[in-house]
Amino acid sequence: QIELKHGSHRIGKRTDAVMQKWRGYGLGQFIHWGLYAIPGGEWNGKQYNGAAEWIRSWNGIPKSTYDSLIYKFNPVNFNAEEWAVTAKQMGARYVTITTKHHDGFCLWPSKYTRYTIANSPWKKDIMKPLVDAYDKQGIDVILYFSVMDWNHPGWRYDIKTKEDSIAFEGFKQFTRNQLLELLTLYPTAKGLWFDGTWDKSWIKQAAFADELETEMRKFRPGLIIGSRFRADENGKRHFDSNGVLMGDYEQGWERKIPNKIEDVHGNDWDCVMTVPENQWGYNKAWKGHIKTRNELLEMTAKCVSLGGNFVLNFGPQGDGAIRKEEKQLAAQIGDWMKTNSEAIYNCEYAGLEKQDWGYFTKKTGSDKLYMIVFNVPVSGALKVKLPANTSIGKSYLLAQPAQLLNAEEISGTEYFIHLKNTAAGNPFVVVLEPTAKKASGNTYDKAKT
Ligand SMILES: COc1ccc([C@@H]2N[C@@H](C)[C@@H](O)[C@H]2O)cc1
Repeated sequence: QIELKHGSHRIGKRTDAVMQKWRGYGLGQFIHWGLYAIPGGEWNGKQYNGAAEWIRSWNGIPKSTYDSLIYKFNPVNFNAEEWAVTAKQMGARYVTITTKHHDGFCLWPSKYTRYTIANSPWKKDIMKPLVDAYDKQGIDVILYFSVMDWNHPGWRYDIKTKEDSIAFEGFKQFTRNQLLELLTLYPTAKGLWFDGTWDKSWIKQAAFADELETEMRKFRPGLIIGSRFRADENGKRHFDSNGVLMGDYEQGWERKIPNKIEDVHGNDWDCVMTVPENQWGYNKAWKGHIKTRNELLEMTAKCVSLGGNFVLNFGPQGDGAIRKEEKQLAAQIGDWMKTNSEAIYNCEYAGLEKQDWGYFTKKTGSDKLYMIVFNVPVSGALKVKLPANTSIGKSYLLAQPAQLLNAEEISGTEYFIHLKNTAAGNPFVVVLEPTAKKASGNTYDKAKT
């Protein structure tokens, strides 16, 4: 145990109601929107190979030319209601929205910089209509905020000189001012999703960031802040020098999903995922592999089966419309969630051995188990291993609860759930209602070897 002043201030999961609700969300939406949506990954007919929201860092565009995009931001097709309804149709229970990405452009009329929506042709606050529209759909809002801010004169990647230090002090106050401003303007926001916190300049601010986190939590009791916000005094990020998670949930699962329960170290976590390989902001040319509905459903099931949430990214166009491919995916996912969301919402890690047919989830606060099936075996028999003192009371398709399935005991703790129909074209859910096991005669001796 290393003595730490600015390490984690909590061991284990938060147990309050706000975090318990967050834990049960299951499926979320990420929105990346800003000036980068105007070029959409292309400039003067040339395509930028990186992620579209990073196009400013491309030496194919003079920085000042990119920064002048503020004078072109006029999203005439922006409709907050439409975005929120799309998320509702998908079955998202929370949304994380970029208030300010690395380019420093603020989607709210911040008092602390001119580089905001207020000085664009659009003029009006974007965040307020969005927060209100998502609140109206019953979808909780988390505010994404990039500490790294390429527009602010005080930003530094590292603090090397006296001048750096003086400039960065101003930048730190600016950052604090903006965060308290966001919490004041959008009081229904449930949390802050920090990004752009990996550079040495910010890592060196362990004390400042720790005090700021404490101040924000006091300002907004219940506020949810992930592990990416701050480093401890030894520069350790996400996990402090004693290996304890910083913040309320692990924020390291970006475009990747844990494989086994040990990978999540007993913490809350969410995975944020792009539809293409690596595009958060709108990119005209969706090159490479575009994930399908079934892939995204499997990612959702896998995340929930390991105790996390899956957050799918949408990158609205520069005119404010959501691209048709994302709308289609939202509708396809939502169509599946309409029948099967009981196996996703307020579910958790079931503690059972993973089987090839798919993923187990367990309803929080109940013994009810769900089998989310993606791979039907040629035998039509789904293997289930239960703890010794448990057997299967009832099993049935979530979509046809009246039709009981035959659960055959094949050894003390193993069962086969026999499917009637093995030609499933879609992922489906089998419900298991376990019961205490009656001591049954057929206990087979273990082979002597
Ligand atoms: C390789 O370094 C980065 C840095 C920032 C990111 C940002 N985090 C995602 C949530 C997006 O905002 C992306 O721009 C991704 C990769």
